[in-house]
Amino acid sequence: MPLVAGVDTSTQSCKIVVRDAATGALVRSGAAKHPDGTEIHPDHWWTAFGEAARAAGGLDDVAAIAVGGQQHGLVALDAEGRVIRDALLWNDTRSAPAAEDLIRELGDGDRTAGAQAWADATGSVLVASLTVTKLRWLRDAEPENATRVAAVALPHDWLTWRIAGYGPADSSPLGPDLDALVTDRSDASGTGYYDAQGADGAGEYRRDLLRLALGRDDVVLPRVLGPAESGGTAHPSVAGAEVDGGALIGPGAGDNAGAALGLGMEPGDIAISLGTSGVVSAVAPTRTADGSGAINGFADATGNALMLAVTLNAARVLDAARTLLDVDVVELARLAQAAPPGADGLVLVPYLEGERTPNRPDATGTLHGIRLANSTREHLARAYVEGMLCGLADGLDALRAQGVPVERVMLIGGAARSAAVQEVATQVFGVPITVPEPGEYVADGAARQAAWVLAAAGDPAADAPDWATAVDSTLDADPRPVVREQYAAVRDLV
Ligand SMILES: Nc1ncnc2c1ncn2[C@@H]1O[C@H](COP(=O)(O)OP(=O)(O)O)[C@@H](O)[C@H]1O
Ligand SMILES: O=C(CO)[C@@H](O)[C@H](O)COP(=O)(O)O
Repeated sequence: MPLVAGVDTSTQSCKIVVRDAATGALVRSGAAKHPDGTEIHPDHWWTAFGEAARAAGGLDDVAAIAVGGQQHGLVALDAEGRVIRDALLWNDTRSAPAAEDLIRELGDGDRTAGAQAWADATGSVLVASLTVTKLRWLRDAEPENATRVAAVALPHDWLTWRIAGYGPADSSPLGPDLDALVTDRSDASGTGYYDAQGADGAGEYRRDLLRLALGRDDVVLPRVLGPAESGGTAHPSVAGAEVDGGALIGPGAGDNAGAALGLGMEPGDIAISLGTSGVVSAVAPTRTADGSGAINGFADATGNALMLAVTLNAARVLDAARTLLDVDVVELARLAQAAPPGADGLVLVPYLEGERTPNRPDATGTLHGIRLANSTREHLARAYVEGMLCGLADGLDALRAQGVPVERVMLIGGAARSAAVQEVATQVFGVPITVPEPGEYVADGAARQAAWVLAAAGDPAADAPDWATAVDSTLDADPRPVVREQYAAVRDLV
Protein backbone atom coordinates (compact mmCIF):
# COMPACT_ATOMS: atom_id res chain seq x y z
CA MET A 1 0.00 0.00 0.00
CA PRO A 2 1.34 3.52 -0.74
CA LEU A 3 2.48 5.69 2.14
CA VAL A 4 1.71 9.36 2.62
CA ALA A 5 3.30 12.01 4.83
CA GLY A 6 1.62 14.79 6.78
CA VAL A 7 3.54 17.71 8.24
CA ASP A 8 2.57 20.17 10.97
CA THR A 9 4.89 23.17 10.94
CA SER A 10 3.47 24.57 14.17
CA THR A 11 4.51 27.39 16.45
CA GLN A 12 6.81 25.34 18.65
CA SER A 13 7.91 22.48 16.41
CA CYS A 14 7.70 20.53 13.18
CA LYS A 15 5.92 17.20 13.38
CA ILE A 16 5.71 14.60 10.64
CA VAL A 17 3.60 11.45 10.43
CA VAL A 18 3.89 8.76 7.78
CA ARG A 19 0.67 6.81 7.31
CA ASP A 20 -0.71 4.05 5.14
CA ALA A 21 -2.78 5.82 2.50
CA ALA A 22 -5.54 3.23 2.50
CA THR A 23 -6.05 2.50 6.20
CA GLY A 24 -4.52 5.55 7.85
CA ALA A 25 -2.38 3.29 10.05
CA LEU A 26 0.57 5.15 11.56
CA VAL A 27 3.83 3.82 10.16
CA ARG A 28 6.46 6.26 11.44
CA SER A 29 6.74 9.76 12.90
CA GLY A 30 9.32 12.39 13.82
CA ALA A 31 9.53 15.87 15.31
CA ALA A 32 12.00 18.71 15.76
CA LYS A 33 11.82 21.94 17.73
CA HIS A 34 11.48 25.50 16.43
CA PRO A 35 13.17 28.36 18.28
CA ASP A 36 11.05 30.42 20.70
CA GLY A 37 9.87 33.86 19.76
CA THR A 38 7.16 35.66 17.84
CA GLU A 39 9.41 36.56 14.89
CA ILE A 40 11.44 33.79 13.32
CA HIS A 41 13.44 33.34 10.15
CA PRO A 42 11.61 30.71 8.04
CA ASP A 43 14.91 28.92 7.46
CA HIS A 44 14.43 27.51 10.97
CA TRP A 45 11.23 25.81 9.76
CA TRP A 46 13.15 24.36 6.84
CA THR A 47 15.89 23.04 9.10
CA ALA A 48 13.35 21.57 11.52
CA PHE A 49 11.47 19.95 8.63
CA GLY A 50 14.67 18.21 7.55
CA GLU A 51 15.40 17.07 11.13
CA ALA A 52 11.83 15.85 11.66
CA ALA A 53 11.89 14.00 8.32
CA ARG A 54 15.11 12.26 9.27
CA ALA A 55 13.69 11.44 12.71
CA ALA A 56 10.74 9.89 10.88
CA GLY A 57 13.11 7.60 9.00
CA GLY A 58 13.20 9.72 5.82
CA LEU A 59 10.42 10.37 3.37
CA ASP A 60 11.82 8.73 0.25
CA ASP A 61 9.07 6.11 0.19
CA VAL A 62 6.02 8.41 0.38
CA ALA A 63 3.77 8.85 -2.64
CA ALA A 64 2.26 12.15 -1.48
CA ILE A 65 2.94 14.81 1.14
CA ALA A 66 0.99 17.78 2.49
CA VAL A 67 1.84 20.51 4.99
CA GLY A 68 -0.41 21.96 7.68
CA GLY A 69 0.88 24.84 9.72
CA GLN A 70 0.54 27.73 12.10
CA GLN A 71 -1.67 30.32 10.45
CA HIS A 72 -1.28 33.99 9.55
CA GLY A 73 2.53 34.40 9.83
CA LEU A 74 3.89 36.93 7.33
CA VAL A 75 6.55 35.48 5.04
CA ALA A 76 7.54 38.38 2.78
CA LEU A 77 9.67 37.39 -0.22
CA ASP A 78 11.67 39.58 -2.57
CA ALA A 79 11.91 39.05 -6.34
CA GLU A 80 14.81 36.62 -5.81
CA GLY A 81 12.71 34.47 -3.48
CA ARG A 82 14.63 35.61 -0.41
CA VAL A 83 12.89 36.13 2.90
CA ILE A 84 12.98 39.91 3.43
CA ARG A 85 12.83 39.86 7.23
CA ASP A 86 12.05 37.39 10.00
CA ALA A 87 8.46 36.17 9.70
CA LEU A 88 6.06 37.90 12.09
CA LEU A 89 4.01 35.08 13.64
CA TRP A 90 0.31 34.91 14.52
CA ASN A 91 1.12 35.64 18.17
CA ASP A 92 3.18 38.77 17.49
CA THR A 93 1.06 41.70 18.66
CA ARG A 94 3.08 44.66 17.34
CA SER A 95 0.57 45.18 14.51
CA ALA A 96 -2.37 45.78 16.90
CA PRO A 97 -2.44 49.55 16.15
CA ALA A 98 -2.29 48.73 12.42
CA ALA A 99 -5.36 46.50 12.86
CA GLU A 100 -7.24 49.38 14.49
CA ASP A 101 -6.19 51.78 11.72
CA LEU A 102 -7.38 49.39 9.01
CA ILE A 103 -10.71 48.79 10.77
CA ARG A 104 -11.41 52.51 10.99
CA GLU A 105 -10.27 53.13 7.42
CA LEU A 106 -12.65 50.52 6.01
CA GLY A 107 -15.45 52.03 8.11
CA ASP A 108 -14.68 55.61 7.00
CA GLY A 109 -13.75 56.46 10.56
CA ASP A 110 -16.55 54.46 12.22
CA ARG A 111 -15.01 51.54 14.13
CA THR A 112 -18.22 49.53 14.46
CA ALA A 113 -18.99 49.87 10.78
CA GLY A 114 -15.38 49.06 9.90
CA ALA A 115 -15.36 45.92 12.05
CA GLN A 116 -18.51 44.65 10.37
CA ALA A 117 -17.14 45.56 6.93
CA TRP A 118 -14.02 43.43 7.52
CA ALA A 119 -16.16 40.58 8.83
CA ASP A 120 -18.43 40.79 5.79
CA ALA A 121 -15.50 40.99 3.37
CA THR A 122 -13.23 38.32 4.84
CA GLY A 123 -15.05 36.56 7.70
CA SER A 124 -12.94 38.17 10.43
CA VAL A 125 -12.63 41.44 12.30
CA LEU A 126 -8.95 42.35 12.23
CA VAL A 127 -6.67 41.63 15.16
CA ALA A 128 -2.88 41.69 15.22
CA SER A 129 -2.71 38.00 14.33
CA LEU A 130 -4.02 38.42 10.80
CA THR A 131 -1.48 38.76 7.98
CA VAL A 132 -2.95 41.92 6.49
CA THR A 133 -2.21 43.88 9.68
CA LYS A 134 1.41 42.76 9.55
CA LEU A 135 1.66 44.11 6.01
CA ARG A 136 0.36 47.49 7.18
CA TRP A 137 2.88 47.41 10.03
CA LEU A 138 5.64 46.67 7.51
CA ARG A 139 4.54 49.56 5.31
CA ASP A 140 4.67 51.97 8.23
CA ALA A 141 7.60 50.67 10.31
CA GLU A 142 9.93 49.28 7.66
CA PRO A 143 9.10 51.07 4.38
CA GLU A 144 12.34 49.92 2.73
CA ASN A 145 11.41 46.32 3.38
CA ALA A 146 7.84 46.97 2.24
CA THR A 147 8.99 48.22 -1.16
CA ARG A 148 10.97 45.01 -1.70
CA VAL A 149 7.95 42.71 -1.21
CA ALA A 150 7.39 40.70 -4.40
CA ALA A 151 5.31 37.87 -2.90
CA VAL A 152 3.51 37.19 0.37
CA ALA A 153 3.25 33.64 1.67
CA LEU A 154 2.11 31.92 4.86
CA PRO A 155 4.28 29.43 6.76
CA HIS A 156 2.70 26.37 5.14
CA ASP A 157 2.82 27.94 1.66
CA TRP A 158 6.51 28.72 2.02
CA LEU A 159 7.44 25.24 3.30
CA THR A 160 5.41 23.62 0.51
CA TRP A 161 7.28 25.80 -2.03
CA ARG A 162 10.63 24.72 -0.59
CA ILE A 163 9.64 21.03 -0.65
CA ALA A 164 8.79 21.46 -4.34
CA GLY A 165 12.37 22.66 -4.85
CA TYR A 166 11.85 26.43 -5.09
CA GLY A 167 13.66 29.13 -3.14
CA PRO A 168 16.59 31.52 -3.56
CA ALA A 169 18.88 30.53 -6.44
CA ASP A 170 21.83 29.81 -4.15
CA SER A 171 19.93 27.38 -1.92
CA SER A 172 17.30 25.65 -4.03
CA PRO A 173 17.40 23.43 -7.12
CA LEU A 174 14.58 25.17 -9.02
CA GLY A 175 15.20 28.79 -8.04
CA PRO A 176 12.84 31.61 -7.12
CA ASP A 177 9.74 30.99 -9.24
CA LEU A 178 7.23 32.99 -7.19
CA ASP A 179 4.37 31.90 -9.45
CA ALA A 180 4.91 28.35 -8.18
CA LEU A 181 3.67 29.35 -4.70
CA VAL A 182 0.44 27.55 -3.73
CA THR A 183 -1.90 27.61 -0.77
CA ASP A 184 -5.40 26.43 0.15
CA ARG A 185 -8.68 28.09 1.13
CA SER A 186 -8.30 27.45 4.85
CA ASP A 187 -5.00 29.26 5.27
CA ALA A 188 -5.83 31.95 2.71
CA SER A 189 -8.98 32.69 4.73
CA GLY A 190 -6.83 33.79 7.67
CA THR A 191 -4.89 36.44 5.76
CA GLY A 192 -7.46 39.24 5.91
CA TYR A 193 -7.29 39.66 2.12
CA TYR A 194 -9.16 36.55 1.01
CA ASP A 195 -12.89 35.97 0.90
CA ALA A 196 -13.56 32.24 1.14
CA GLN A 197 -17.10 32.78 -0.05
CA GLY A 198 -16.49 35.31 -2.82
CA ALA A 199 -16.77 34.62 -6.56
CA ASP A 200 -19.84 32.40 -6.19
CA GLY A 201 -18.51 30.38 -3.30
CA ALA A 202 -15.20 29.52 -4.93
CA GLY A 203 -13.24 32.07 -2.93
CA GLU A 204 -11.23 35.04 -4.17
CA TYR A 205 -8.40 37.29 -3.09
CA ARG A 206 -9.45 40.79 -2.07
CA ARG A 207 -6.57 42.69 -3.62
CA ASP A 208 -8.28 45.94 -2.75
CA LEU A 209 -7.77 45.12 0.94
CA LEU A 210 -4.18 44.09 0.35
CA ARG A 211 -3.66 47.46 -1.39
CA LEU A 212 -5.29 49.27 1.53
CA ALA A 213 -2.73 47.67 3.88
CA LEU A 214 0.46 47.73 1.83
CA GLY A 215 -0.22 50.70 -0.40
CA ARG A 216 0.12 48.56 -3.54
CA ASP A 217 -0.97 45.14 -4.70
CA ASP A 218 1.58 44.27 -7.37
CA VAL A 219 2.71 41.24 -5.39
CA VAL A 220 2.38 37.54 -6.08
CA LEU A 221 -0.10 35.72 -3.86
CA PRO A 222 -0.03 31.91 -3.76
CA ARG A 223 -2.44 30.16 -6.12
CA VAL A 224 -5.35 28.77 -4.09
CA LEU A 225 -5.76 25.06 -4.78
CA GLY A 226 -8.89 22.96 -4.34
CA PRO A 227 -9.12 20.51 -1.41
CA ALA A 228 -7.61 17.56 -3.30
CA GLU A 229 -5.71 19.41 -6.00
CA SER A 230 -2.03 18.66 -6.36
CA GLY A 231 0.39 21.57 -6.16
CA GLY A 232 3.13 19.74 -8.06
CA THR A 233 5.72 17.23 -6.92
CA ALA A 234 8.39 17.13 -4.26
CA HIS A 235 11.93 17.74 -5.45
CA PRO A 236 14.30 14.85 -4.76
CA SER A 237 16.99 16.93 -3.09
CA VAL A 238 15.18 18.83 -0.39
CA ALA A 239 17.11 19.60 2.77
CA GLY A 240 18.46 16.09 3.08
CA ALA A 241 14.92 15.12 4.03
CA GLU A 242 14.95 12.47 1.33
CA VAL A 243 11.48 13.20 0.08
CA ASP A 244 11.00 11.05 -2.99
CA GLY A 245 11.19 13.20 -6.09
CA GLY A 246 7.82 12.79 -7.69
CA ALA A 247 5.77 12.53 -4.51
CA LEU A 248 2.61 14.55 -5.10
CA ILE A 249 2.31 17.68 -2.98
CA GLY A 250 -1.08 18.53 -1.52
CA PRO A 251 -2.45 22.05 -1.05
CA GLY A 252 -1.82 21.86 2.69
CA ALA A 253 -3.94 23.76 5.24
CA GLY A 254 -3.98 26.07 8.19
CA ASP A 255 -3.37 24.01 11.31
CA ASN A 256 -6.90 24.23 12.66
CA ALA A 257 -8.40 23.11 9.35
CA GLY A 258 -5.78 20.37 9.30
CA ALA A 259 -6.88 19.20 12.74
CA ALA A 260 -10.53 19.23 11.63
CA LEU A 261 -9.61 16.98 8.71
CA GLY A 262 -7.49 14.74 10.93
CA LEU A 263 -10.35 14.36 13.39
CA GLY A 264 -12.94 13.87 10.67
CA MET A 265 -15.00 16.71 12.15
CA GLU A 266 -18.59 17.20 11.01
CA PRO A 267 -21.20 19.84 11.91
CA GLY A 268 -22.00 19.35 15.60
CA ASP A 269 -18.39 18.52 16.46
CA ILE A 270 -16.31 21.00 18.43
CA ALA A 271 -12.53 20.79 18.68
CA ILE A 272 -10.76 22.49 21.56
CA SER A 273 -7.06 22.69 20.79
CA LEU A 274 -4.56 23.49 23.52
CA GLY A 275 -1.30 24.22 21.75
CA THR A 276 0.51 27.54 21.94
CA SER A 277 -2.84 28.96 20.88
CA GLY A 278 -6.12 27.94 22.45
CA VAL A 279 -8.70 27.29 19.76
CA VAL A 280 -12.39 26.41 19.90
CA SER A 281 -13.51 25.45 16.39
CA ALA A 282 -16.50 24.08 14.54
CA VAL A 283 -17.11 23.08 10.93
CA ALA A 284 -20.12 24.82 9.37
CA PRO A 285 -21.70 24.86 5.92
CA THR A 286 -21.24 28.61 5.38
CA ARG A 287 -18.87 31.12 6.86
CA THR A 288 -19.95 33.65 9.44
CA ALA A 289 -19.37 37.39 9.58
CA ASP A 290 -19.24 38.13 13.32
CA GLY A 291 -18.75 41.88 13.63
CA SER A 292 -18.04 41.51 17.36
CA GLY A 293 -14.78 39.77 16.47
CA ALA A 294 -15.30 36.86 18.87
CA ILE A 295 -15.50 34.35 16.02
CA ASN A 296 -13.24 34.12 12.97
CA GLY A 297 -15.07 32.90 9.89
CA PHE A 298 -12.36 30.90 8.15
CA ALA A 299 -12.60 28.04 5.64
CA ASP A 300 -11.90 24.38 6.36
CA ALA A 301 -9.86 22.05 4.16
CA THR A 302 -12.80 20.31 2.48
CA GLY A 303 -14.92 23.14 1.05
CA ASN A 304 -16.87 24.02 4.20
CA ALA A 305 -16.42 26.90 6.62
CA LEU A 306 -14.50 26.73 9.89
CA MET A 307 -15.55 28.95 12.78
CA LEU A 308 -12.95 29.65 15.42
CA ALA A 309 -12.44 31.48 18.68
CA VAL A 310 -8.70 31.76 19.30
CA THR A 311 -6.72 32.79 22.37
CA LEU A 312 -3.03 33.61 22.58
CA ASN A 313 -2.69 31.88 25.95
CA ALA A 314 -2.99 28.12 26.21
CA ALA A 315 -0.26 25.48 26.74
CA ARG A 316 2.33 28.11 27.57
CA VAL A 317 0.25 29.23 30.54
CA LEU A 318 0.86 25.79 31.98
CA ASP A 319 4.51 25.97 30.95
CA ALA A 320 4.70 29.18 32.98
CA ALA A 321 3.09 27.46 35.97
CA ARG A 322 5.64 24.67 35.70
CA THR A 323 8.47 27.21 35.72
CA LEU A 324 6.99 28.98 38.74
CA LEU A 325 6.54 25.74 40.65
CA ASP A 326 9.63 24.02 39.23
CA VAL A 327 7.74 20.82 38.35
CA ASP A 328 7.22 18.61 35.30
CA VAL A 329 3.91 18.11 33.49
CA VAL A 330 2.91 15.10 35.60
CA GLU A 331 3.55 16.88 38.90
CA LEU A 332 1.74 20.02 37.71
CA ALA A 333 -1.31 17.89 36.96
CA ARG A 334 -1.07 16.15 40.34
CA LEU A 335 -0.85 19.48 42.16
CA ALA A 336 -3.81 20.96 40.25
CA GLN A 337 -5.96 17.91 40.92
CA ALA A 338 -5.20 18.12 44.63
CA ALA A 339 -6.93 21.54 44.96
CA PRO A 340 -10.74 21.95 44.87
CA PRO A 341 -12.69 23.30 41.85
CA GLY A 342 -12.47 27.09 42.02
CA ALA A 343 -9.13 26.89 43.88
CA ASP A 344 -10.81 28.45 46.94
CA GLY A 345 -11.19 31.76 45.13
CA LEU A 346 -7.75 31.99 43.50
CA VAL A 347 -8.36 33.07 39.88
CA LEU A 348 -5.89 33.58 37.08
CA VAL A 349 -6.81 35.80 34.14
CA PRO A 350 -4.20 34.33 31.83
CA TYR A 351 -3.29 37.15 29.46
CA LEU A 352 0.41 36.32 29.74
CA GLU A 353 1.07 37.28 26.11
CA GLY A 354 -1.63 39.93 25.75
CA GLU A 355 -4.84 38.48 24.30
CA ARG A 356 -6.57 38.14 21.00
CA THR A 357 -10.07 36.98 22.00
CA PRO A 358 -11.06 39.23 23.68
CA ASN A 359 -8.87 41.67 21.75
CA ARG A 360 -6.50 42.94 24.45
CA PRO A 361 -3.07 42.92 22.83
CA ASP A 362 -1.45 44.94 25.62
CA ALA A 363 -3.09 43.22 28.59
CA THR A 364 -1.08 41.31 31.16
CA GLY A 365 -2.17 38.39 33.31
CA THR A 366 -3.53 38.91 36.81
CA LEU A 367 -3.91 36.64 39.80
CA HIS A 368 -6.96 37.54 41.89
CA GLY A 369 -8.28 36.51 45.29
CA ILE A 370 -5.01 35.58 47.00
CA ARG A 371 -5.56 34.65 50.63
CA LEU A 372 -3.57 32.76 53.23
CA ALA A 373 -5.76 29.71 52.80
CA ASN A 374 -5.20 29.43 49.04
CA SER A 375 -1.51 30.34 49.02
CA THR A 376 -0.39 26.83 48.22
CA ARG A 377 1.30 25.17 45.26
CA GLU A 378 -1.83 23.10 44.67
CA HIS A 379 -4.12 26.13 44.47
CA LEU A 380 -1.74 27.96 42.18
CA ALA A 381 -1.51 24.99 39.81
CA ARG A 382 -5.30 24.67 39.70
CA ALA A 383 -5.82 28.41 39.13
CA TYR A 384 -3.52 28.29 36.09
CA VAL A 385 -5.37 25.33 34.57
CA GLU A 386 -8.79 26.86 35.28
CA GLY A 387 -7.84 30.31 33.99
CA MET A 388 -6.53 28.89 30.73
CA LEU A 389 -9.73 26.91 30.15
CA CYS A 390 -12.12 29.70 31.18
CA GLY A 391 -10.89 31.84 28.27
CA LEU A 392 -11.83 28.99 25.94
CA ALA A 393 -15.20 28.43 27.63
CA ASP A 394 -16.01 32.01 26.65
CA GLY A 395 -15.10 31.01 23.09
CA LEU A 396 -17.45 28.03 23.22
CA ASP A 397 -20.24 30.37 24.39
CA ALA A 398 -19.48 32.67 21.45
CA LEU A 399 -19.85 29.75 19.04
CA ARG A 400 -23.16 28.77 20.67
CA ALA A 401 -24.32 32.37 20.31
CA GLN A 402 -23.73 32.02 16.57
CA GLY A 403 -26.12 29.05 16.54
CA VAL A 404 -23.43 26.37 16.38
CA PRO A 405 -24.71 23.02 17.70
CA VAL A 406 -22.50 21.46 20.37
CA GLU A 407 -22.87 17.69 20.19
CA ARG A 408 -19.35 16.38 20.70
CA VAL A 409 -16.40 18.25 22.21
CA MET A 410 -12.93 16.90 21.46
CA LEU A 411 -9.83 17.99 23.36
CA ILE A 412 -6.57 18.00 21.40
CA GLY A 413 -3.13 19.70 21.35
CA GLY A 414 -0.13 19.29 23.64
CA ALA A 415 -1.78 20.41 26.90
CA ALA A 416 -4.79 18.12 26.34
CA ARG A 417 -2.50 15.31 27.50
CA SER A 418 -2.65 16.64 31.06
CA ALA A 419 -4.97 14.68 33.37
CA ALA A 420 -5.74 17.90 35.24
CA VAL A 421 -6.69 19.71 32.04
CA GLN A 422 -9.03 16.87 31.11
CA GLU A 423 -10.67 16.89 34.55
CA VAL A 424 -11.07 20.67 34.69
CA ALA A 425 -12.42 20.70 31.13
CA THR A 426 -15.42 18.60 32.20
CA GLN A 427 -16.07 21.17 34.94
CA VAL A 428 -15.52 24.39 33.02
CA PHE A 429 -17.15 23.42 29.72
CA GLY A 430 -19.91 21.51 31.50
CA VAL A 431 -20.29 18.99 28.65
CA PRO A 432 -18.93 15.46 28.08
CA ILE A 433 -15.37 15.65 26.77
CA THR A 434 -14.00 13.23 24.20
CA VAL A 435 -10.25 12.81 24.40
CA PRO A 436 -8.91 11.27 21.20
CA GLU A 437 -5.82 9.13 21.53
CA PRO A 438 -2.81 11.44 22.05
CA GLY A 439 -1.57 12.29 18.58
CA GLU A 440 -0.63 14.93 16.08
CA TYR A 441 -3.99 15.72 14.55
CA VAL A 442 -2.79 18.57 12.35
CA ALA A 443 -0.11 16.36 10.79
CA ASP A 444 -2.71 13.58 10.55
CA GLY A 445 -5.06 15.90 8.69
CA ALA A 446 -2.27 16.83 6.31
CA ALA A 447 -1.54 13.11 5.76
CA ARG A 448 -5.23 12.46 5.10
CA GLN A 449 -5.22 15.29 2.59
CA ALA A 450 -2.12 13.79 0.93
CA ALA A 451 -3.95 10.46 0.63
CA TRP A 452 -6.93 12.29 -0.85
CA VAL A 453 -4.70 14.02 -3.42
CA LEU A 454 -3.23 10.62 -4.31
CA ALA A 455 -6.68 9.08 -4.77
CA ALA A 456 -7.88 12.09 -6.77
CA ALA A 457 -4.92 11.69 -9.14
CA GLY A 458 -6.49 8.39 -10.22
CA ASP A 459 -10.14 9.38 -9.82
CA PRO A 460 -10.92 13.11 -9.69
CA ALA A 461 -14.22 12.35 -7.93
CA ALA A 462 -12.54 10.48 -5.06
CA ASP A 463 -13.51 11.48 -1.53
CA ALA A 464 -11.14 11.93 1.40
CA PRO A 465 -10.15 8.48 2.66
CA ASP A 466 -12.26 7.15 5.49
CA TRP A 467 -9.73 6.96 8.33
CA ALA A 468 -10.97 6.24 11.85
CA THR A 469 -10.03 8.48 14.79
CA ALA A 470 -9.11 6.49 17.88
CA VAL A 471 -11.00 7.76 20.94
CA ASP A 472 -8.99 7.39 24.11
CA SER A 473 -11.78 8.18 26.54
CA THR A 474 -15.02 10.06 26.95
CA LEU A 475 -15.34 11.90 30.26
CA ASP A 476 -18.71 12.75 31.79
CA ALA A 477 -19.72 16.36 32.24
CA ASP A 478 -19.12 17.62 35.80
CA PRO A 479 -20.30 21.25 35.70
CA ARG A 480 -18.87 23.46 38.47
CA PRO A 481 -20.35 26.89 37.76
CA VAL A 482 -18.27 28.50 40.50
CA VAL A 483 -15.17 28.34 38.33
CA ARG A 484 -16.61 30.44 35.52
CA GLU A 485 -18.54 32.71 37.88
CA GLN A 486 -15.33 33.64 39.69
CA TYR A 487 -13.56 34.17 36.38
CA ALA A 488 -16.35 36.32 34.95
CA ALA A 489 -16.22 38.54 38.03
CA VAL A 490 -12.55 39.48 37.46
CA ARG A 491 -11.96 38.95 33.73
CA ASP A 492 -12.34 42.64 32.89
CA LEU A 493 -10.21 43.97 35.76
CA VAL A 494 -7.00 43.68 33.74
N1 LIG B 1 1.17 16.57 29.54
C1 LIG B 1 1.23 17.88 29.28
N2 LIG B 1 0.72 18.77 30.17
C2 LIG B 1 0.75 20.11 29.93
N3 LIG B 1 1.31 20.65 28.82
C3 LIG B 1 1.84 19.82 27.91
C4 LIG B 1 1.83 18.39 28.08
N4 LIG B 1 2.43 17.85 27.00
C5 LIG B 1 2.79 18.88 26.19
N5 LIG B 1 2.45 20.06 26.73
C6 LIG B 1 2.67 21.41 26.18
O1 LIG B 1 2.06 21.49 24.90
C7 LIG B 1 2.75 22.47 24.10
C8 LIG B 1 3.01 21.91 22.72
O2 LIG B 1 1.77 21.56 22.16
P1 LIG B 1 1.52 21.63 20.61
O3 LIG B 1 0.09 21.32 20.38
O4 LIG B 1 2.54 20.80 19.91
O5 LIG B 1 1.82 23.18 20.32
P2 LIG B 1 1.98 23.98 18.95
O6 LIG B 1 1.06 23.31 17.95
O7 LIG B 1 1.53 25.37 19.27
O8 LIG B 1 3.43 23.94 18.55
C9 LIG B 1 4.02 22.84 24.86
O9 LIG B 1 3.84 24.12 25.42
C10 LIG B 1 4.13 21.75 25.92
O10 LIG B 1 4.79 22.17 27.10
O1 LIG C 1 -3.70 31.92 14.99
C1 LIG C 1 -4.17 30.80 15.04
C2 LIG C 1 -5.47 30.48 14.42
O2 LIG C 1 -6.17 31.60 13.99
C3 LIG C 1 -3.39 29.73 15.74
O3 LIG C 1 -4.15 28.58 15.92
C4 LIG C 1 -2.14 29.43 14.96
O4 LIG C 1 -2.54 28.77 13.79
C5 LIG C 1 -1.09 28.67 15.77
O5 LIG C 1 -1.47 27.43 16.22
P1 LIG C 1 -0.61 26.48 17.19
O6 LIG C 1 0.77 26.41 16.64
O7 LIG C 1 -0.68 27.06 18.53
O8 LIG C 1 -1.30 25.16 17.13
